[in-house]
Amino acid sequence: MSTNNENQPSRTNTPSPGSEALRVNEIDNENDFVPLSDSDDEENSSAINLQPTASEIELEKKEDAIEEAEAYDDYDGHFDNPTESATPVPVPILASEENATVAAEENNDSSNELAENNDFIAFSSSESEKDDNDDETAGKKEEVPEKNEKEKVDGSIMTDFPWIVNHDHSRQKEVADWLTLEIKDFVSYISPSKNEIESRNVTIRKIRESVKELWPDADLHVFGSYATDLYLPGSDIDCVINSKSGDKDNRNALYQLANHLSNAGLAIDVEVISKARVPIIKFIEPESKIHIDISFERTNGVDAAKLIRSWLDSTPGLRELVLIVKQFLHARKLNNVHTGGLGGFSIICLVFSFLHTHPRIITNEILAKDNLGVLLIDFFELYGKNFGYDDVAISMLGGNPHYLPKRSWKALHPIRNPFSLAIQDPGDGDNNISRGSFNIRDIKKAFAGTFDMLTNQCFELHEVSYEGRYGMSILGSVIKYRGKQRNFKDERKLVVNKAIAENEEFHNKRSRSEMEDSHDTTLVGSNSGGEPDKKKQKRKKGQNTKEEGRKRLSRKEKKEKRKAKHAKKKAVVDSDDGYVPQV
Ligand SMILES: Nc1ncnc2c1ncn2[C@@H]1O[C@H](COP(=O)(O)OP(=O)(O)OP(=O)(O)O)[C@@H](O)[C@H]1O
Ligand SMILES: [Mg+2]
Repeated sequence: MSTNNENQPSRTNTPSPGSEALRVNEIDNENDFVPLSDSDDEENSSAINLQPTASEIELEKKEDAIEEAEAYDDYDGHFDNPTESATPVPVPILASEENATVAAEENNDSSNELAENNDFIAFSSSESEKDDNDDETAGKKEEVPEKNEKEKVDGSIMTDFPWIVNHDHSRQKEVADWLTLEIKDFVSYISPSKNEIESRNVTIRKIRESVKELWPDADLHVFGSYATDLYLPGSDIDCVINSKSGDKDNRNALYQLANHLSNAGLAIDVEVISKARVPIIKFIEPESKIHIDISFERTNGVDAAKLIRSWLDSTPGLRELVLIVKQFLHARKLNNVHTGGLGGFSIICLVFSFLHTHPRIITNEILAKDNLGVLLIDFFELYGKNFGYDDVAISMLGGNPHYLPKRSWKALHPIRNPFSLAIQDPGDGDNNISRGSFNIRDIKKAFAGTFDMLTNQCFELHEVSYEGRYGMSILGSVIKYRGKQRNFKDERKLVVNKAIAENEEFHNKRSRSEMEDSHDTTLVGSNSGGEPDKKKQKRKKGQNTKEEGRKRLSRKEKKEKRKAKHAKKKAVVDSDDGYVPQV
């Protein structure tokens, strides 16, 4: 990946799209797109001089039309922090230097196998091992059989499954419970520390201040996984800039901001993606090394963040399963939308829909939190074996998941590839969230293979003695963690995630403002958070339907608010978050 520091102009330069001051990776359309590096697989993107010419600008209209036709999805999956590298962690027992070397080598192999989706290898536990081990005492090196000893110290455990270190659950009677506990350990292992949250907060604050310095009428909001608490350690931060003038999503503005942030020392490896359906700039904030995406003049992301948080509140097990599936797909390089993978938003919808249609959950036969192992296996079975990708879409409309025959979802037509995942956006009935995930065959294959492997393992491990299981990881055969060594402290309660707090505040303000507007029958509308009027007139064809959907929602919301206000006079009280409860 190129670094642009040396090419940065002095801070006094006035940035403009035509200036040579800023060297950015300019990515104009789908074919040109070069993703930022993944920690495992760094791709080089060449920095080019920013020299848009008059003819280029003239061409923009034609290119816009092409982009609309291609419906290019500019959202992508998360990127790992490239500075993180696998760090060996101590193993509770049996570690030796020699084995650590083997570990490092085999660690690489396992990574490749995962990426190639050839990792479905069952544990080699067997009945004969059980017989050999029956009388042994767990934890004593000299008493562990040779074969087992190698398995335990072969490095995979040391480096790839750090969540089992000092957290051995192999003595659970039910193997599924063992898996549940491992899932919980994994989630607390990768959950953010106080420092990580603070670092994200500081990063956002610095960028926001800088944005306001450039554009006093603008504000920056966070959405995506940081605003929903569904981020992995290396996840990017998705931001959006909304302004009163509503004009910050043009090419000039994008370059102006890229230049400004770069000059302020807040952005390196800047990419400007100006001609896509959703124009964005991408960069790395150099101090925290966090990847940042900034989009412009939209509110659907911040709306989705609030909705997703309400799903998390109402859906036990959602966070755990989403994080596992995210890590699962990430390890196989199947999480990047630009290469046909499944993005974070699609993953959330799949898991949410799965949990809300699971027969044993909706009948209260089982509690999700206590049965994460079974549910993970069921998830892999559903989307790996049983789901009818050809005919069935998942509708999340209004946040209420249900199946929908693809043939009856008009906006999906014409269907170019029948074997595709289709998920209807909760906030926009015309938007298929997963339309970019063209590699659904590999994703399905990975899910199906993992289902087979996990069920085999559960049967096999059930027969193995406790001593024979000691130090093993079931989840480790499904996902690996290859980032920096972490501790098990989920410190989300110790420090405020400001993205969440600000998102709440944003919605409260908008809600209050809409309440005030409901007096005004002209409904000119407050632009504090919504689409600016000026933009409404400028919307491209492909975005009109989306906007109209939003407007429809907004009118409905306003009607509900008016009803609510009327009812409030009859002593109905506002809810804590400023939303007026529906009556
Ligand atoms: N295809 C899409 N259509 C509409 N909105 C989308 C789409 N993809 C993403 N978004 C919006 O962008 C947000 C962030 O999406 P993304 O796929 O980056 O998920 P994420 O939860 O941030 O996961 P990750 O941590 O992997 O980045 C979503 O919550 C949603 O609001
Ligand atoms: Mg994201």
